[in-house]
Amino acid sequence: MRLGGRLSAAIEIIQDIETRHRPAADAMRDWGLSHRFAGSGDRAAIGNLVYDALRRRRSAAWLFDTETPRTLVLGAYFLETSTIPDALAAELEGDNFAPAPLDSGETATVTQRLAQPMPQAERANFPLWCEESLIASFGENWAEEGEALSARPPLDMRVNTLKATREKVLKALAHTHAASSPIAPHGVRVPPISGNGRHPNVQAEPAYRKGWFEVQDEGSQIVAELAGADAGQQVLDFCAGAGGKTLALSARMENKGQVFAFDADKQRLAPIFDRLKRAGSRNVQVVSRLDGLERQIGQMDLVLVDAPCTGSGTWRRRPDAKWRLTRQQLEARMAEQAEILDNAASFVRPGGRLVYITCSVFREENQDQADAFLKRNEAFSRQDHTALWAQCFSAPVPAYLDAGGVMLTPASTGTDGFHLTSFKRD
Ligand SMILES: C[S@@+](CC[C@H](N)C(=O)[O-])C[C@H]1O[C@@H](n2cnc3c(N)ncnc32)[C@H](O)[C@@H]1O
Repeated sequence: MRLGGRLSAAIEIIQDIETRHRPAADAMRDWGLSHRFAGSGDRAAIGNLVYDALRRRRSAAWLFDTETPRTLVLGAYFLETSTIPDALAAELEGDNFAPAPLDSGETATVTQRLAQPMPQAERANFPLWCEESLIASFGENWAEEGEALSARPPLDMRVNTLKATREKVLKALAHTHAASSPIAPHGVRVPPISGNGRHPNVQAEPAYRKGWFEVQDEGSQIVAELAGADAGQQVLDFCAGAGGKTLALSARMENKGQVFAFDADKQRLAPIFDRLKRAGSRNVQVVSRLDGLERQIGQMDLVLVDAPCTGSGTWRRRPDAKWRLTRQQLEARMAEQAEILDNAASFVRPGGRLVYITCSVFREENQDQADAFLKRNEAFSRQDHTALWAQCFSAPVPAYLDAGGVMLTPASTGTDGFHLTSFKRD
């Protein structure tokens, strides 16, 4: 396929996402099934066009001064490739599958806007309804943070120290141009996709099958490390899901002690069994019913709450979710988080710790939630997060670390957005 056909395909897919309110991955898959002639290079290029348009939606719409699937795809293409309208028109000439060319008014608007600084709100690409909340989270850096949350993400992996070393994994993945991650001690990173490419399918690698590494964002690795599970401890992972953090905790504990992996949703827990096996994690007990944890009440050295949240910290990877999120959903997550935190706290032994994590950058889900928890639970107090950081990493303390907790962001730490608060029980 030539560029014109790829742009048209991306426009068709965005139209489908918008009109049928469906996840981008589903729309992409359906398009692939009904266009079997498209090769893997075409699919990768179309995927990039679709995801770029979703990530940079407000910027792209501003370029054209109007928002349609066509202006989103073309606008994001101009921004991502630093192309100007005349150059695109020349490239698409004679391409019968290309979308409608820019008319003279569009050409003038886009050309003029590409030459002027973009207003902060359009750079930030936040949905209008939550702009104020995110300004409260980031302060004066809000536009820079939003811009970084709208960029293409890297592919991060965590070396499974139960089976391999970073050197071994880097050697096995040398052909992917993977390098050591900047902060996480066991992290390996393939940089963001440039141009039309796609990330390597690292899960097809023999090293993955042998359990030498897991795909895990560096932010997720950092918060799992900060949770500070030590060998021999009794640990409860209260929202274990598919086990991303559980596996990291188990490796950090060198298979010594016990991790109880619980999730209220059995379906979400299901993949954990295969993952534990592949990783060689032998100190994890999976618990799918809350009453299966009765004997752990008041006994745990560490309880991890990797809470259900808006996922706003992962908008680089799931940009369609950014535009679907509503204030009602944010409020529903906040109510769940408060209830989960109170339940999870009952498992912490005196002198033990409760670590609260979200992959959100909303203050309401992070500092505010932690403040409210402390008001309801006087036996707990916040730990010193600067000291925690220094115990785990040689990298400098990140920009958003204070008495309230640690926030990681694409702009400040080069990771997905995460927030962690560590509490100690008297
Ligand atoms: C952010 S995800 C966990 C991700 C997982 N820890 C990982 O690292 O892969 C949040 C999880 O909380 C679970 N959850 C939701 N409500 C819960 C509750 N009341 N008690 C325990 N888990 C709950 C969800 O099913 C979901 O799997």
